Amino acid sequence: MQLQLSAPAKLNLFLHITGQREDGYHELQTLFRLLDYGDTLGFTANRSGEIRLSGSPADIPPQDNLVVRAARLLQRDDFGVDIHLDKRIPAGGGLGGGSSDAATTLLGLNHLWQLGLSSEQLQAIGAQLGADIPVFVAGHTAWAEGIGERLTAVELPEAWYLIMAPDCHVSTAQIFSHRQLTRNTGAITIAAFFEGHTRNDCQSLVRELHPEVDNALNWLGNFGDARLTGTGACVFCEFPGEAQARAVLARLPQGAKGFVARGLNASPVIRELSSYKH
Ligand SMILES: C[C@](O)(CO)[C@H](O)COP(=O)(O)OP(=O)(O)OC[C@H]1O[C@@H](n2ccc(N)nc2=O)[C@H](O)[C@@H]1O
Ligand SMILES: Nc1ncnc2c1ncn2[C@@H]1O[C@H](COP(=O)(O)OP(=O)(O)OP(=O)(O)O)[C@@H](O)[C@H]1O
Repeated sequence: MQLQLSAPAKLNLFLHITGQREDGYHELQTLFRLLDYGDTLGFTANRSGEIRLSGSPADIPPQDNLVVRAARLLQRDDFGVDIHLDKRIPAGGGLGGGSSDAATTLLGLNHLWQLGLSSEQLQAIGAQLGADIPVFVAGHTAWAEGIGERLTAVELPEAWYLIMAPDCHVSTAQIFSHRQLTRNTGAITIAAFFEGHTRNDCQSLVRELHPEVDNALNWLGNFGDARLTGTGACVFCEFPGEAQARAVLARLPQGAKGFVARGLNASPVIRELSSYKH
């Protein structure tokens, strides 16, 4: 049996750090916006007892790939699978690429191996691997609290985003362990988000450490409210329509990388899975 499934990227429309737990993890508030831009994964089930991955980026040994690590968490008996990953989301960009690949793997294998696990059970399994995985399993644009796993689905109006991918890698662990990071932002309500009272608490530190991110924010800031997503390195600006976003994309400085994506409320992977069920 075969499955072909999407793994959408996300943006953090804002990111507030409201505290730190005893285990070092940070408590945050964020709005995860899903995008119609992402990776694709193909799954072919077998009874080899082996999890084989092709298409893993050259700098990630397959056994370290979150796809394989997620599959191992569900594997039992002689269940096996061949997975092909078609990667488009820039790695380490704050777009949740690895997390989304892992979530799609959990959803896909639950279906292929007929495990019968609920979305909540898969979200809890995903949370063991990464704080960003549960939202992709839940499959909806969401307000998130806790370490990112306490989710409330949110419907946002149509919006388009220009995303720039500066040519540098930002380490999430380094940013979260930096002594200069703001960790005491007061908790806000969803209503305050809609009134626009938000920011990304990692942004000033990341632009100080990475001049490439600073340059991208300065350039994109000419066209609107430019922000960092997650801990970066990608930055984005929202536009009401596709034409406005594409007009700015056409003006990207030479050598700069970027793309335009539409915001989604529902993840394509949930729709794709339900079509396989019929
Ligand atoms: C910054 C965000 O992308 C916002 O969506 C996420 O919070 C990060 O999620 P992620 O990449 O799935 O993060 P993980 O792989 O779980 O953790 C990476 C590193 O960030 C730190 N980390 C992560 C999430 C969090 N709420 N507090 C943290 O302190 C962890 O200590 C770890 O060292
Ligand atoms: N399938 C995968 N795709 C991308 N990165 C992966 C994958 N599996 C493991 N990784 C590792 O995870 C790290 C983070 O990748 P990812 O693309 O999820 O970062 P990110 O976009 O910053 O995510 P987040 O917003 O969740 O912090 C990479 O540096 C890479 O070494």
